[in-house]
Amino acid sequence: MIAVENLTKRYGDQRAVDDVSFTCEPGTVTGFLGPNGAGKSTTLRMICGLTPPSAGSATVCGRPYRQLGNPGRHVGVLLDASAQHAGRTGRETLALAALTMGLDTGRVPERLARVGLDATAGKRRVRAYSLGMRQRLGLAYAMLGDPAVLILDEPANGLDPEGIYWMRGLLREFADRGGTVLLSSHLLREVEAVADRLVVIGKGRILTQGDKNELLSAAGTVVRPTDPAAFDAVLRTMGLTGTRSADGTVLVPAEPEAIARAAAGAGVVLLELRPAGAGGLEEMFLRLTGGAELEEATR
Ligand SMILES: Nc1ncnc2c1ncn2[C@@H]1O[C@H](COP(=O)(O)OP(=O)(O)OP(=O)(O)O)[C@@H](O)[C@H]1O
Repeated sequence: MIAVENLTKRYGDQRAVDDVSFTCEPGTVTGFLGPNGAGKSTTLRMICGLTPPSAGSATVCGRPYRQLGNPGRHVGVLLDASAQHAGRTGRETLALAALTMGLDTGRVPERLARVGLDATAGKRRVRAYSLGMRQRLGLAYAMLGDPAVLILDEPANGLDPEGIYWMRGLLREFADRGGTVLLSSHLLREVEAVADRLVVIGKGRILTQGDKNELLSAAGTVVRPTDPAAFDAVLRTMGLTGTRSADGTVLVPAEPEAIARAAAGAGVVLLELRPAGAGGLEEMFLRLTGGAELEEATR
């Protein structure tokens, strides 16, 4: 439903997006992850025909976005929650969008309620909305035309934990009914719970992408050896390097069984041996996207 092929955007000498390719399939949520400035928004803007690419192409529902007739009926887009006219009420915002798309404005109150905005909130002007309320209105706007595809840039910004939980449920349900979701975030934890696939970008380039569970299982094994020096020697014989944590565990890029066998063969006792899972994925994300300056991403 979304196909991005070798997309590149240059600003002067800088490559904001550099040869990015990925696809998004029906029934899936794709998390587009990367630190601030990685090129996520620029990529999404190119997909939506708002920024012309320097090279490459993107299609949604088989066509370049700009060639879609009545695009809101095919693709729901939320790129900037604060882009709505501040002087209009929430209800007016959706009613105008409905008219533009040739839809009955009668659906507006129910659509507002669906995103947690009651009648009172619907009558307030957008300038009085919190960022979280704007995100909710933006989601209602994106979903108004019952599109098959949703493209959302950092939709969790401004939502409280309960709001983030709610949004995950909404997007999961949308995908489970056959919809296609592409959502960006700079926080792995925000998308990990809802995404089926992950595309990780850093400095404009794709660093890794794939099925979330496969990435999780490839995230390595956490090992707690009784004798760290002897265990290092075991890793050397395996041609591996571990990453030691302050808690005495070592993250090893290998399957638990291979590590257990090698350690047993060398007579090294292990107190803990488990798939790194989400923690390992987080380590991988931080390592791939540049480490220390990204402490924020683990919050
Ligand atoms: N119109 C522009 N002119 C010049 N440089 C730009 C422009 N838009 C984006 N950039 C640069 O391109 C790079 C990627 O920016 P982009 O906004 O796509 O990143 P991002 O991953 O979405 O980050 P953020 O979460 O901070 O928005 C940044 O270095 C940014 O400064």
